[in-house]
Amino acid sequence: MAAHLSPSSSSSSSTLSFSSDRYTGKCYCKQFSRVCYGAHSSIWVPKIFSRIHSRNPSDLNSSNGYPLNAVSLQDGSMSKPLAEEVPASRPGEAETTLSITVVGASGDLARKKIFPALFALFYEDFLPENFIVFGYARTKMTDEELRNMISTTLTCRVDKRENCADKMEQFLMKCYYHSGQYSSEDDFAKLDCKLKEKEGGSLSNRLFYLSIPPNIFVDAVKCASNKASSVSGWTRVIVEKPFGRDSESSRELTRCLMQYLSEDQIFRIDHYLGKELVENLSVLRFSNLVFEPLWSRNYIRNVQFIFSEDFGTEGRGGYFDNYGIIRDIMQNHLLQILALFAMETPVSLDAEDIRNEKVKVLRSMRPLQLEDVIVGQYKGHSKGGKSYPGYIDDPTVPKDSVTPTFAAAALFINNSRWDGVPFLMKAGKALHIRKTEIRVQFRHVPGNLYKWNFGTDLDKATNELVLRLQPDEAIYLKINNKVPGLGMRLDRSDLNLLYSARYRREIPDAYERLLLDAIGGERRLFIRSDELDAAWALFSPLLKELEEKKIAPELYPYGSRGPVGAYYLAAKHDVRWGDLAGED
Ligand SMILES: NC(=O)C1=CN([C@@H]2O[C@H](COP(=O)(O)OP(=O)(O)OC[C@H]3O[C@@H](n4cnc5c(N)ncnc54)[C@H](OP(=O)(O)O)[C@@H]3O)[C@@H](O)[C@H]2O)C=CC1
Ligand SMILES: O=C1O[C@H](COP(=O)(O)O)[C@@H](O)[C@H](O)[C@H]1O
Repeated sequence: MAAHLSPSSSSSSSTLSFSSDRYTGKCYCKQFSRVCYGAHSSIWVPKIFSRIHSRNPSDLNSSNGYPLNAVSLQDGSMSKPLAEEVPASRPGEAETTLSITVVGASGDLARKKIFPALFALFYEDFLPENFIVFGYARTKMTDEELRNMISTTLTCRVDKRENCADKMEQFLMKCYYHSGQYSSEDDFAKLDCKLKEKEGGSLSNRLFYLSIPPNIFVDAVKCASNKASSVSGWTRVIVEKPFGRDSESSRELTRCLMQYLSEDQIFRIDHYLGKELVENLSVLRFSNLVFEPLWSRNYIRNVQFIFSEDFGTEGRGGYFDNYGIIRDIMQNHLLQILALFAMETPVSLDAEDIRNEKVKVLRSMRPLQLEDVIVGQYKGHSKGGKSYPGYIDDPTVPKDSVTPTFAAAALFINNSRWDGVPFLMKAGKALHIRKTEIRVQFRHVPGNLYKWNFGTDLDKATNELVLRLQPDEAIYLKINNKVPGLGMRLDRSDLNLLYSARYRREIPDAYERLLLDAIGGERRLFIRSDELDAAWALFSPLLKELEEKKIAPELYPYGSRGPVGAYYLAAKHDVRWGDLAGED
């Protein structure tokens, strides 16, 4: 269903939720014909457009109810959010500059993900007219050197667009660099001067992206907040994971960050929440009658969240060894998806309503115990004349490391909807394939007239809904179907929605969506502190026990399907991993 909006509906009309505003149903359009197009409900209007170009920005509210131009930065050492301090008369958005500072600009994530995502937003006209991007890191670089560095990773979203080179040039000219220490207020004060100079006296909204190792998060936030906050607009900080190593350290990190920022200013990123299929999870469930009524223990036998990478920790062993796969993937990415999958219907699509439901479901879960989990670690392997290194062959990893690079876990939600349903997770590096999917295995049809077709194991012929997050995004449903012909033979077929066949649009990278949301003040896809707390509460006791007892991981060869322990864990709960059925 497409929203039919007139250009004049650009302030706050609350019409249809699909193709107007992507979350709340409000429609804000800068260029109606460009943005609210298409009969397909997947096209959305970025809130940032509305916020930046609306004629009457005071009509618009952010998801926390604050006016969009509300100032919420810390002024010097003050730690009070300044949401109330909205300027009485707000100048037009055209006089506002958006300044984005990528802290840790010389690093891997900045180069590979953040700058390309910013360029993609610029390329697709999602950034406001007045914006600047600053790279900040210790490495000495000129503006020109930063531009050269990032230009190698920029790509045009849709190939063969004519103006790509021009757009790149325009984008790069908006990128600047400032070298400084992460703990130096002087260096951030100098950054502030440069920002002010480029902002040219206009109002400014400032976004800091902390793309640095976690041990320097707080220093950088302190300096940025005290010396480089915006004095006329908002200041927000995107924080990358890891958010601590356990409940205690995570709470401590939050406590420290909140000395300088309010919760509203902190955008804890989990990039899996920005993935297209994760976005679609709620749409699929809540807008399709064929799914919503089935979403419970009455019809669902088990749910599986499977993350598999076909490469090891190459180059990131130093970081990884301190965290392991449970913290790297399960406690955040997979658990976030699980929470979205299993939550009750939120009151609305508003950020707080959704996050409230996620917290509830996380708090209804039983903390993991040792017997709910198996862990593995990849070892070196030779195949086809090529040899692949084991985890401990990485020079930055101790030879006696027992850090898991693979884990499988069975989780349970103790509420009336999900009582007794195993939610299985499996995550591993250096496996045979790169794939992330959600698999929902349904119960068998009671008294099935065709059961003689399935042999004795009825569970083999149950429906299975698969959401393949990557690669080749797809949603497919395994059904039993009559093989055409005069006989009565059934087979398992797929109702298949392969995105590349259905939609011509290229799927945006998760970081694009999340950056756009942070700019627009939309918090729905960011992790609130109580959510984080609830997530750690599930994993912390287990992690402590694994580490204290130095539980040895089961070794598996690089490029294999992982340790056999994962099969036994699933079997213990009467589950077969869907990705091992040999049909995919
Ligand atoms: N890379 C990835 O794929 C992902 C990364 N993340 C998270 O994003 C953040 C950034 O990741 P990534 O870019 O890989 O990190 P890097 O290790 O590349 O670090 C980023 C920058 O921080 C500075 N830095 C590195 N180590 C130190 C140190 N010990 N002390 C002070 N400064 C240091 C360096 O810049 P300089 O020396 O110039 O100051 C470096 O270029 C991390 O928190 C990471 O956990 C999250 C998901 C995926
Ligand atoms: O957060 C992380 O994610 C990546 C996988 O992200 P993807 O979007 O490429 O699937 C993972 O490789 C990394 O270890 C982890 O820190």
